[in-house]
Amino acid sequence: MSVQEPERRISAVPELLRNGLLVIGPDRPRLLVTALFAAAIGVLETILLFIVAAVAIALSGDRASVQIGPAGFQLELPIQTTAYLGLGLIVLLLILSIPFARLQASLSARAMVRLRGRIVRAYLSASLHYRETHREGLLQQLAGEYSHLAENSVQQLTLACVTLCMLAAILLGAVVSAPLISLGMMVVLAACGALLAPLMRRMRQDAATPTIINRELSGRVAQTNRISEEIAAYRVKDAVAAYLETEIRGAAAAMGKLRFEGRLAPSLFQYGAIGVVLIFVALIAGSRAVEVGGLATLVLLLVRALGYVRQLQRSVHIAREMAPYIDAIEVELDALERNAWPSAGVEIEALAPIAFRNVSYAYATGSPVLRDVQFTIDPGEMVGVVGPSGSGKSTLTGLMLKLRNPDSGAILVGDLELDRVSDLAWARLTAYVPQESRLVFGSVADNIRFFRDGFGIAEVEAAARAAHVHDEIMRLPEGFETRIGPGARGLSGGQRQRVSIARALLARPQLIVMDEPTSALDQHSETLIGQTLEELKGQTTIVLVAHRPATLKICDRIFELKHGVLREAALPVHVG
Ligand SMILES: Nc1ncnc2c1ncn2[C@@H]1O[C@H](COP(=O)(O)OP(=O)(O)OP(=O)(O)O)[C@@H](O)[C@H]1O
Repeated sequence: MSVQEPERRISAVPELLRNGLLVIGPDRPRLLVTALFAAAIGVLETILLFIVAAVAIALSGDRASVQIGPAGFQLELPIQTTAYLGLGLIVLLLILSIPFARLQASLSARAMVRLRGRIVRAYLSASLHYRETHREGLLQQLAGEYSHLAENSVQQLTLACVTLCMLAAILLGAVVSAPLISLGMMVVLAACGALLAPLMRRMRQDAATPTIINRELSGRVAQTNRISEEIAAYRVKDAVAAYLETEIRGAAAAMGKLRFEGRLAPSLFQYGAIGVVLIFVALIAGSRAVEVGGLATLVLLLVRALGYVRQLQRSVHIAREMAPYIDAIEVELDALERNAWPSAGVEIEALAPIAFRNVSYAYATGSPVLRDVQFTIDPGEMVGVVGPSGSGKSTLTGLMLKLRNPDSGAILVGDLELDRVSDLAWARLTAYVPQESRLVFGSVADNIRFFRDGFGIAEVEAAARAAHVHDEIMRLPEGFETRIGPGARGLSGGQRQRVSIARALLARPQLIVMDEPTSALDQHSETLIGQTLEELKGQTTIVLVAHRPATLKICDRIFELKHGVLREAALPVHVG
């Protein structure tokens, strides 16, 4: 299943507003302050335009003084004083524009921090079972690309609010300067806008297409990244590139169409509107119904207002493109939060016998992977788990680590159901060595600590010694501070596995679950891991999924899984 596909529907303006407000969340009062700030700047800008028009008229009429203000309230000022007044206003506008820009930028930045934080937490808190139902790359998509686009939609909403307030101030100025004519012009301009309605409707219909195609594309790119080694080994790069290029071309075609329409509509509106203003000017100037000064100011204000209308159109257009992403974030976040894995529970300090009582588990309803599994492991025991591929061994370890809950039956720790034990308490008592250990980008010490605070370098080194990898780490250029992981220095498979064992041993767990720790390792690493197991035997409870008889021979007991059914095998075990 991929990220929820939003329906391809046209987002109306109120819906876009709702989307933006949703992402802005608790910062709505900040948005209001920004809008009020914009209105104040709009008023100052309108006054500046009044001044510019008045100075221009005075200069063209060769007069030493200018008349500013609407008819009936005009002020007569010397031309120089007026120019300095205008300059003063410009300085004020420049000074105000700094906090104003900061306020606008902070809205989208804060929204992005909140949204990304919420996505990451929701993803990491969701049950493994829920996360497995998604295509890979879900977190990258939501916290990376989608959040970036959501931030853009907040920017557009902020810009639209700001533009609307400034537009309102300018239009108010126009109405004040020549009420009847400006209202008449506005009505005709609105009618011109209505003529463009069919093109706008078409743009709305096309707006969702590129975003949906892009979403598909990024999922496929994530997959290509993961399988890049296999692509190189199978020499299928041309086929994979061709497969991706088909998607890329589809996205580009849809985007190109949308961009074309997006550029055309505002230009048509802009030139049409200026044409309408000029027709008005020609008609009115002939009839001398209004004095030239008022008309010039009005034209200046309306042309400026047209710039704002164009900006508004752009913002709505971009917000519309972003809408499917915000829909998807909303749907996914909701689902992730509904599927949160409960972390609260009973605190326990020490491991007690672990008992599986008729435990069954299925990934898909009707095809159980584990059936009525029963066993008890006492503290300090070392138990091997064998079975053919796909028999349910990893599923069993997942249940033991409390990464999944049984569909039926119960897992007990002493008398307590594991389900009721606090997640953190269980994590403190247990550790996991996966089949394929993964490094994070950071120092060797960071990799052993693995995001857990409170462990000094002495403890890290002790864990590395216990995992028999200490000396090899010391031979690295910067010892425990050497950077390793994706994008940095690599380690051999055997070293990686032993760093992973050091990671598991660091917090001195009472139960260690190892999923085939020696499969596909060289003899040297296998021997060293064997030594670690010998040293842990009797002190730590160990569940060891393994194939090799050499690894299994130190186990106290062996469980054999076949088609989801578990039975205890006699020692020595023969693994087929
Ligand atoms: N996330 C999943 N979603 C659906 N089915 C799954 C999932 N993980 C495992 N399975 C299925 O459950 C069955 C048991 O898988 P599991 O990984 O537990 O087997 P295993 O014994 O550990 O195999 P292997 O030795 O190959 O690692 C398999 O049929 C597998 O296809």
